[in-house]
Amino acid sequence: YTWPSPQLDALEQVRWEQIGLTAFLQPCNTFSFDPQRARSGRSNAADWIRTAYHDMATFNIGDGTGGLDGSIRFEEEQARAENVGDGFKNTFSAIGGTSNRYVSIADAVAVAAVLSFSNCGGPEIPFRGGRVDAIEPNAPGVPEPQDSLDSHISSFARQGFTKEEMIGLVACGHSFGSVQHASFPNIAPEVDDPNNTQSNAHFDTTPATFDNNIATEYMTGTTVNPLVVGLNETTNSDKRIFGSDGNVTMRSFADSPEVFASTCAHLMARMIDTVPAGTKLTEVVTPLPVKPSNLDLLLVGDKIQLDGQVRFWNMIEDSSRRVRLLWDDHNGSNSASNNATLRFSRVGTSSGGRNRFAFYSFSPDTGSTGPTIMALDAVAGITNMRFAVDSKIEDQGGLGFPVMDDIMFASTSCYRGTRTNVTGGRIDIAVRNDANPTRIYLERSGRDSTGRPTIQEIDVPIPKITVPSGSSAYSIWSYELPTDSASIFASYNIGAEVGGVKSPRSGFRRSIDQLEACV
Ligand code: HEM
Repeated sequence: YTWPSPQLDALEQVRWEQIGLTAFLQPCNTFSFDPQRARSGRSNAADWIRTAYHDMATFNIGDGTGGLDGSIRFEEEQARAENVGDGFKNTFSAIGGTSNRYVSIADAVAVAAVLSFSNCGGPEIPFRGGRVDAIEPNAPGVPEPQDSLDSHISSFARQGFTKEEMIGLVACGHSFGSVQHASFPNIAPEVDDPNNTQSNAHFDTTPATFDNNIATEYMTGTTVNPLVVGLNETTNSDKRIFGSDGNVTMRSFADSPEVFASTCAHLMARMIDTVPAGTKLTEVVTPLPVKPSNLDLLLVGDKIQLDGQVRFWNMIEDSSRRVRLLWDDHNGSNSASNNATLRFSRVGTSSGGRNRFAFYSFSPDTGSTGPTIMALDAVAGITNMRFAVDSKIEDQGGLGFPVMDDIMFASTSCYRGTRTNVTGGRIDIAVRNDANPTRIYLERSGRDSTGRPTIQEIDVPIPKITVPSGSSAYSIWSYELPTDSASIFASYNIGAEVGGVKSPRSGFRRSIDQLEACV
């Protein structure tokens, strides 16, 4: 895709930078919800994969209802016998901060499952976004171990999968995790093991990582899988499922780690893309090679402060590399006059170290005495960016990276009261003289009663007379904040309608008490 796309940019960041999620999978036997941590015998990764499956398993291909829509977050669904255990609750505690206006709760469930595989020795699973969150529980429909093989076959058929695909899905999922003693005391008896304090019966000898041991151990008869070699035949569902095609599928997995990995990548992608009928998923989200992020424009006097970073995928640190920002302005000037060397910021890593990416910040690299934030002449402004990595130009195949400088926050925004007792404030928005917006609004993020991310739009009144700014190119629209502290300290984005097109502008990440006092 082409930058900027607010939804794909956000999905791309969650999927590939994995902020806030990586830590739960480092190392992959991390378990965050027991004081014994990894020694409990459980893992976040296994919880996340099971959560995605149980959310999806309500799908009914006949009428298009159910599927991966975040409905497993509802207590009513978690209370069903088919969803025994606290793994779902744990999952939402862990990934709760991942959803936002562009990443639904269901997308967060899907991406968590994807990362459990990719970060823990498994394949990269193609990830799409755009799932729509349910507002109520789905009909029941998750298979249980005491059910018959026929019932499992028809249950997976209802979910949209053949018998062979059922074998694959169960083997891929059960490459992680275990049956818990707390949930199934008859299947997972109590054990006395300081490295498995919750007495979990693991599906294979490597329960925290992806590999084909689930299949090799099954084929060689050494398996410890409690749903294969459990004492009670009734609950040996993996045994019935794995053997249901004469072991053809399991043998192919045992014979080839590559076949197992690629089958799992394919089946898990289908699983997370099993969504209610009518849901329109995005394209597969791949990492952008060059990506501006956290772009933030602020009018300060007669200058535009341009803050942000640019991320280069597959790049490690190199002190001899020179990265420059080249930009076009409203005067038609371009890189010949408008360019600055950027400061190296940091290298990030994700997917268990498989991916590395370097950030350069928009603070110009002028040595310790120079300005730390890029300040552009506000009249000239900025319309488009390109980057030069040494002599190579990065401009999205000639398009450049467009920047909207028509509407932005102004540094004259201020608080009322005292810095320690803020009682209100005013948000000033700088509007470029030729912008002609029909509407400007502030966007405030929240959650509805079912936990779904919401955006509240708050209209900024059109000024009755023109209020000048510090720059001749901009005038000011102001919004007086309500006096409750939730409103005062909320973070706001600007949105605007210009020429019939409604779109977000940059965010306002400063807390109001960090500004000047209103005079
Ligand atoms: C007939 C189908 C299936 C049955 C009967 C079944 C049964 C079970 C049972 C009884 C547990 C133990 C849960 C607990 O103790 O809390 C479990 C765990 C698990 N299942 Fe399945 N399962 C099935 C299919 C799947 C599929 C398709 C996936 C994913 C693709 C999956 C992924 C998992 C994972 C990752 C765990 C481990 C959870 C943990 O360790 O916290 N299962 N399964």
